Amino acid sequence: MDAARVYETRSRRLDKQPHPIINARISRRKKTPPRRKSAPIPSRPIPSHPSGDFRLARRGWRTPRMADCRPELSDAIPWFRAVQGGVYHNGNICWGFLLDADSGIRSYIDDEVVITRVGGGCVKDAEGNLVLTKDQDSDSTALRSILNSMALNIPVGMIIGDRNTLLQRKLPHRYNILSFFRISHVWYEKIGKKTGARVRFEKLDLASKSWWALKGSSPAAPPDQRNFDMKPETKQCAGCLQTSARVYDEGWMCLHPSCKLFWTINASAPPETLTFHPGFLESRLRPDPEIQPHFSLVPSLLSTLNDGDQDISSARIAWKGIVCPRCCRCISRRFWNGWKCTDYDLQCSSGHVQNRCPFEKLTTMHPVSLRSVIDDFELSPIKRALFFDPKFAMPEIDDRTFFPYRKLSYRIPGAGYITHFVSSQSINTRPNGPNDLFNQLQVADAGLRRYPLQQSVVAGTLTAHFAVNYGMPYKYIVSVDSRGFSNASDAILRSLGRLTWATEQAVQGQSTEQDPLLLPNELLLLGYFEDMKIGYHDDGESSLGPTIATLSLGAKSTMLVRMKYKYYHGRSKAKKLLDSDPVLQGCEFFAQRAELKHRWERGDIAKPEYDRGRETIVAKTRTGDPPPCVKMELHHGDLVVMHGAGLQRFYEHSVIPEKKLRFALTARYIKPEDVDPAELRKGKFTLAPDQVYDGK
Ligand SMILES: O=C(O)CCC(=O)C(=O)O
Repeated sequence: MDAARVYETRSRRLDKQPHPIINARISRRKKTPPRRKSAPIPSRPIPSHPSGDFRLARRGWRTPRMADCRPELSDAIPWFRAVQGGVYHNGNICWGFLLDADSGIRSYIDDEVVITRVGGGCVKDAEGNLVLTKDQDSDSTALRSILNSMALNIPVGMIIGDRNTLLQRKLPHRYNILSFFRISHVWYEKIGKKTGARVRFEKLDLASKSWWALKGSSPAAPPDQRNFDMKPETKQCAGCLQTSARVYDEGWMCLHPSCKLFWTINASAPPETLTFHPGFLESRLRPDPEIQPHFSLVPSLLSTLNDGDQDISSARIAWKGIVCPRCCRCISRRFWNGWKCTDYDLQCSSGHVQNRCPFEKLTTMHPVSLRSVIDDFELSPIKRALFFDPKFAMPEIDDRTFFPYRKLSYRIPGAGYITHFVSSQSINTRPNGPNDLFNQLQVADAGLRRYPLQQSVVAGTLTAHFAVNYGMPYKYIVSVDSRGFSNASDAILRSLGRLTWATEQAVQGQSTEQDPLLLPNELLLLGYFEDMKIGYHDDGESSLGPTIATLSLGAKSTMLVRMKYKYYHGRSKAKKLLDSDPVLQGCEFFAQRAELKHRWERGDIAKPEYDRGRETIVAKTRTGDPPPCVKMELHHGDLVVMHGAGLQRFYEHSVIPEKKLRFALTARYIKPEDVDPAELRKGKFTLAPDQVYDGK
């Protein structure tokens, strides 16, 4: 595709009109604005702002839909699912565009037109401005998607962030939805020493006044009173014979980077300050009833979710974001049983956000059957875990000791042990066993919710699972409020009984002074809807004991364990050697690293030589993620115990469930000396005799 395609039109001089908002590097025409010739249209009354933001209403802006956090925006707006970058594209089509912070030099916005750079190929300079470091061309997927949307006449949704200064006034929210736009032109310019792509958008709906138009500005001219024959001037280049539109008033330029006359006016470099040519700004594409947005600007997802619909209560659609019908804010699904606009307490890139809108949509959680989350329920062999993929560690199998459990043991050298108690039909179907626990957890209001990740690339990103902590407070990848065991349901306490049993059985015979047997005083319940998961992480906080036991309920999942990057490769991602390399079996270049370490420990070589040797070995390293070394299929009723502090220090694990609903109950020992004395009582519990588990 011709990336520098600029619409070709008849050359025609137009009445010059002012360019209301224009980047500081572009000069503004000084003439007085002529009034439009069309008959004045009365402004629509300004509705009061439902969120109570009367500043917005006073300014004459009609309500924009908005978000405070980027993840919430992309969660709720289907045409802008991107959590990073300014262009949302999917299937080679650009669907959404964000104008934020720096839209580049020679950018422009008015009530109907936006001219901006296309992202990509930029790095931030010391002032935080994006500087183009490589030439842009249509090889970039973002640019290609924009060209495709232009060629296919696909309207693009536009959002403006409050860091964008083009409008030269304070925007009401961090992210504000503008409207749908058509792409009229894409071309190239010289930006510094590089070639950058630029794009001109034109509002699709020309009939109504834009909410971001200046207060007191004229209403939009009705389409039937506009002159759509007025086109930007175009010219054929004498050098390359390709045509380009006249973008700037200072003179026509060839806008094809392959041409020797590219970005020159009469063969000379253009002046530094350029002014958009009025014909380029004021021409409008002829409205075409066939060009319609492919999405609702603001989807009404809630109207499609029927409370009585059992199939969707834990389906992927049920944890998409919605737009609050009251205050128009994008809200992620943070609660197990629905969406709440209030209780909004997020740390976003824009700072700490609180919201007091009382809207909430709580759904009835219809319990789903095991049949609907386990495909091979009653169809798979009664004895499970029969085959093991030789790519991963092979377990030791014991069918006797804990019958009817099958016990699989993995020894992870230098780190610890993983014990997998594979459940069976007879265990699962016992009264108060896994089948009953699965049903009870679905109906109980256990307090599950999604929390913001403490360390995430994009501030405000929520975990892809629901969580609630019981007993001693525990901060894993997020900070979760803890509920005392005295407030725990029977299902939670029975699960704790099972996990205590599994901890005892797995650790017996393996406990050491360094990794002693310590019974759990904390339980973290995780709930997974369809497509939720927990990515690689460790449970290696210093306040934790060495054992972590998990009970799986519901859908099958895959648990992977891998060595952490720095121990696998022998150096950090920043290429810094480890201060002390444990040289774990299975790490990259194990034999060479072990031999070198042995020579140093024996005193054959001094530390500098050891480090030089290590540098030479790890220089050959590949930078990819370490491969998983243990792969376990966790079925309904299974228990997994990880024992050994080294397992959390040197390794990390992830769990990816398969179907629509799964619970994981993980119990740990939290060192009481590390807990706030006021919280210690939360970890106290006494199990009733029938909540104590005996392995049957
Ligand atoms: O869902 C699971 O089985 C894993 C839970 C887990 O990794 C954790 O609680 O740290």
